Amino acid sequence: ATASYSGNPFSGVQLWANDYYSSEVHTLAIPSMTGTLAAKASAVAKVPSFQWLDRNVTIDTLMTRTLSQIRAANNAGANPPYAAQLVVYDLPDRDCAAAASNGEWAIANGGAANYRSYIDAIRKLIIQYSDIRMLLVIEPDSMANMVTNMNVAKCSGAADTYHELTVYALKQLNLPNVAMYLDAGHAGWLGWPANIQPAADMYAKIYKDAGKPAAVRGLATNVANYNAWSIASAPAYTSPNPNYDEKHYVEAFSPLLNAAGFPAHFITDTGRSGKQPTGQEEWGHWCNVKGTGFGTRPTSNTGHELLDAFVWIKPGGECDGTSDTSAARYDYHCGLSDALQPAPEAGQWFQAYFEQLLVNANPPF
Ligand SMILES: O=[N+]([O-])c1ccc(O[C@@H]2O[C@H](CO)[C@@H](O[C@@H]3O[C@H](CO)[C@@H](O[C@@H]4O[C@H](CO)[C@@H](O)[C@H](O)[C@H]4O)[C@H](O)[C@H]3O)[C@H](O)[C@H]2O)cc1
Ligand SMILES: [Mg+2]
Repeated sequence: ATASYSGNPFSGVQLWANDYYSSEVHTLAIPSMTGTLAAKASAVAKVPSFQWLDRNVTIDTLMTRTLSQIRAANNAGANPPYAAQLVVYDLPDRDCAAAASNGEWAIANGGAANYRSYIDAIRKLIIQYSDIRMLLVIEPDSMANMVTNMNVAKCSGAADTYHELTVYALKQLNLPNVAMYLDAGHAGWLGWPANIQPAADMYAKIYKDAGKPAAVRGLATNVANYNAWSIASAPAYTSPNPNYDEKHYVEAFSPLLNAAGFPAHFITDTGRSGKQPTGQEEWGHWCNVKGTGFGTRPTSNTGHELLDAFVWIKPGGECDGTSDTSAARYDYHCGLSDALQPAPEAGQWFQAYFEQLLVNANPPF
């Protein structure tokens, strides 16, 4: 049967814990750990985080493998059936305001054509596995940069392509077993009063340019960031932003999006938001931030009408960027005093960071 749905796409499914993250924990983390921390680590491996399709090759490897495993589990009688959680993340000139997560394709070198075939390949697999519900986050750090970083040459240069390719992706992935959430930065990014209206206008325009696809459910917030969903008092570094947590951001954003013709629902990344306030010296510091912890476990029981689920999108323990100043992808944010160092390349396993998250986990493991 087609894994179609109405309403909250996180209802009526179990979330799949992919074996890529599990193998990172079991082969890279646990062998260097002892006692209770090692036991806690194996519990983390069971938490269902999103799997990032951050290179074209991951479609034929990670995505295909995960979908066949989910199909087998569902055919063996999983009830509720498992759903896949995937991040589409391979735009040409990716991460245009930073250096740490630069991707494999450049606009100047045929990147747009490559990206279209990447999206086409994802579409093909989604159709082949129409029995599995696909919960997708679309392109972290792309459209958010279009709101606040048009002064960055690489971002203004990518603007038209980002828009065109995002619309392409929303149209191509508009399928009955799909729910898409566009990345929308976080409270400390687009949640600033100066940014939130332009952001609403931009996301609504994309939604309309793509023909208001049924599969576009809304926006994902706090991806790879550290903000609380709801906190009693504003951390000092959030001042003077009235939207000092993701709940304020979502509640301020929703009416603006509705007014602009985009009735968005939300998911919020709580994978690294368990300890508040964080060790951030400034809210704009995003790289390998000290003093953070694993946060609220993934669930659709959010208690909030606008929030479909708390989710773990950035897999905790995978690095945000290298601290090696001589590296091609070195970004100065990863060398700041509130960034844990030494750090490997973005996406690589960062054991000290994993242990930091584990020790600070809330709820604890
Ligand atoms: O006092 N005031 O009134 C006032 C008013 C306006 C102010 O200006 C705002 O200041 C904010 C910072 O407070 C800026 O937000 C930062 O923008 C960066 C991109 O430029 C983001 O970086 C990304 O983070 C991603 C992970 O989240 C990484 O994956 C990605 O690689 C990385 O590039 C930071 O998160 C995000 O916190 C806003 O743009 C800016 O408009 C500030 C004060
Ligand atoms: Mg990043």
